[in-house]
Amino acid sequence: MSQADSPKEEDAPVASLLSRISGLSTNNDDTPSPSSESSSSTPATRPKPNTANPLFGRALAGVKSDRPHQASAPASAPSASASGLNKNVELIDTQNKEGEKKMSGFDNGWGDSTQTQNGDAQSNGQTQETKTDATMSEGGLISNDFQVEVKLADLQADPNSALYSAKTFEALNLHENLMKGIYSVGFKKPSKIQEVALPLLLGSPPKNLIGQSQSGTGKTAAFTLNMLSRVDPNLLTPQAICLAPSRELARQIQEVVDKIGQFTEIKTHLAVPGSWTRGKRIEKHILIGTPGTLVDMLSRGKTIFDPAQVRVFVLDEADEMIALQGLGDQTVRIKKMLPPHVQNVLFSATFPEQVQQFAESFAPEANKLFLKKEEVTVEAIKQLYLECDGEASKYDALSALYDCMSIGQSIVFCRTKATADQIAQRLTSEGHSVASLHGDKQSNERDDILDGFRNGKTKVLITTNVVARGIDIQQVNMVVNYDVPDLGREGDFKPDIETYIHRIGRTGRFGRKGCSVIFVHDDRSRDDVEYIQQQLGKRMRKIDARNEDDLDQLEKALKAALKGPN
Ligand SMILES: Nc1ncnc2c1ncn2[C@@H]1O[C@H](COP(=O)(O)OP(=O)(O)OP(=O)(O)O)[C@@H](O)[C@H]1O
Repeated sequence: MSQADSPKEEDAPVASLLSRISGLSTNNDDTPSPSSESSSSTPATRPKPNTANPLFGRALAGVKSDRPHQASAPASAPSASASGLNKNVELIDTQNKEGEKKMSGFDNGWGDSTQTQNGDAQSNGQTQETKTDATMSEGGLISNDFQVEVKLADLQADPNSALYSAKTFEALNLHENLMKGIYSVGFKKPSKIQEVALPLLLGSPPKNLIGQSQSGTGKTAAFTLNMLSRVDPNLLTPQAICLAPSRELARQIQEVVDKIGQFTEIKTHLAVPGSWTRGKRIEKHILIGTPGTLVDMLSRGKTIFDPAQVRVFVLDEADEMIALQGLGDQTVRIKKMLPPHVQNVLFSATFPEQVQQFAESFAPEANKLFLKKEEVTVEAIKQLYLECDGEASKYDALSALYDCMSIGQSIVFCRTKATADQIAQRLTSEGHSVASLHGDKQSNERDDILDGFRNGKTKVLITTNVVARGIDIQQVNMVVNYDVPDLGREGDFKPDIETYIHRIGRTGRFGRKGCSVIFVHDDRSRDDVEYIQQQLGKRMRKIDARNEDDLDQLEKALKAALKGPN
């Protein structure tokens, strides 16, 4: 495919793009009718198949004839369901404004809208209710009067959900081999970000894209499908590069690309320390790795691969990848070594304002999909805080939570590697089964530890920010912030909202529920948690690890969260 002509043509007028951006947003003021929602999210220009790519143009009709069975949800949701959910959303906001006191007895994240004041039994008329005999204690943490069985198809039919799509994958003009890949991994309908971003990504000529969508909403598949669509399988050299901030995330992305691309001839290479040999060329189509390794490879000229053939450059967790301090320098160096007409694709769940501007200069004339500030966190993640009597008693609180943490799987985030190790050792010496993971461990050990957690051998992972972003393990139903995430040095402390959002986003993935607990042990952490709540516009509920009722309620909520949508 010739990339010589850089993308000058605008695919869509600004107004249309803006409406698409708001299509990503939950509208709390008005309930959009299903028809207006679907029209606002329809791109002004249907993407043209990339005819230069051998993957395209081969019998798109074949995609249709191969079409597996469709999700039962209708493309447009019944308005009753939509208005039910909207009421619920409004109520949450009211509660947030009125403060924590009035939140007592109200639950905002577990599908138990039986507790809402408007008397709606359900937010979604299509879900099934199963009466359980659990009761709610006075001012209790979580209501279990009704255990709601949530269906993913229902969530995806709800225009207010980040998982909603008016379209099917078939409507996205993907190659038949990619459609087979999508169905083989069990995806039935695209999520909102997939539906909106893919036509923009696949348009011709290629345009840059900056895409923001909540944690766990399927950004990986969106950029994966773009990479797989754009590389030429007949050209055995890297044509797409995807960078991530950690080896763990790079490995995970490679697995997704390999799975979705399993019916193509496209091959991937993991570009992390120790995964390549000096002087040996890489003859694979897609490189997925960390910036340091790519800098190393590229600093050897064309010996390892010819950067001139690269046509797509993806940054997952882009706000971190381009942040001035840290990985940004390396990412910028890599970009400078790639052809000027490369398609830059930046995705993240967070794009703080100061980074947005830099992202726009990194990816000029990009199509942009940004969330409103209040939409950034996932509603299905129940956010709690736990008061401890000083730093020393944090460990006791954690130990008291262990039974809850091992109901499903949990990740405990600490500020330092030393704390992670100390906690892990103490819990292990008390007979608990935990693992610790951080950047001081050897690469192989890191891989084994995460694999052990991923396949359920380990239930509790004690870690640092190394796995705060991107890691996707569906059974994780609890995240503990043992230390408040912070920016900067001691004394120059500021809570790190973005890291908090990514940490809690390790649970509540793609329609699942989850629970996060942040520890508060002194005035400063109390202020920080207050600041996080203000910034996110959401109140957290307080729990007490010494209170049996609170622990019971938490346990029930975590058990319910394990079920996930079906
Ligand atoms: N269309 C779909 N249908 C069903 N499941 C999906 C679909 N798209 C993605 N998923 C699943 O959703 C989960 C979360 O996806 P993914 O890891 O891409 O989220 P993300 O948006 O990149 O999150 P984060 O911001 O935390 O990196 C994965 O397990 C993935 O397999």
